Amino acid sequence: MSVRVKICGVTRPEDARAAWDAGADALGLNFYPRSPRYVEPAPAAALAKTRPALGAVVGVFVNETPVTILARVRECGLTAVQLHGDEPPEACTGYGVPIIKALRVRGEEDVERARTYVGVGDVAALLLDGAAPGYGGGGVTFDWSLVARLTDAGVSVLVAGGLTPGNVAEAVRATRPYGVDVASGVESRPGIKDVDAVRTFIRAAKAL
Ligand SMILES: O=C(O)c1ccccc1NCC(=O)[C@H](O)[C@H](O)COP(=O)(O)O
Repeated sequence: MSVRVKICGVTRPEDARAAWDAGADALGLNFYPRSPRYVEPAPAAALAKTRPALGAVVGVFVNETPVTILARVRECGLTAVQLHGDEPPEACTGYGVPIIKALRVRGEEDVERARTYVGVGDVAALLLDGAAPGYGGGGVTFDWSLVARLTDAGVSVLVAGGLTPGNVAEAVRATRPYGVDVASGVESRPGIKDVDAVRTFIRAAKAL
């Protein structure tokens, strides 16, 4: 099976439709108010409605309250939740949908920390991101050779951080992940997707 692709930080219906048409498996809607990709709940619900039968709509949260996360899941029809902040393992449950726990990777110790989330609560996959300043969407890669420590153990890993149409094929070759995720690498400016870049990215990711 080819690698799954999540296009993250979509803010416009036309970008959502273009991503699905290009073969995206999931879209990420960002509910972190400090992100340039932040979407309010009502437009997020409209974006989620573009979802095809087998597509996933993932809500991205950073250190958000459970009450707000649950509200967004219900009002926006989210099919998964991505916890992209400092949430501990015990916070990774309770939303009635699978959870993707994101962790920034600087070195081996972060991969070991990632292991503490495996099999916990509703964690269905880990997203490994680069360690840019801030919480995500920073366009910074990490040492992909570290991913094998998790995938060899059967963990579903989404590789993220600094992926572009130009390097995603190499990332997939190097890590054999469950999926890949991109935000800034397919944008003309933050929150605005470059449709040609989205298409090229998905084609390159799924070519192997
Ligand atoms: O994209 C953001 O602005 C963002 C802000 C805060 C937390 C998470 C955020 N994005 C989540 C993602 O899944 C990104 O796709 C991931 O960090 C990779 O981003 P990029 O390096 O720009 O492809």
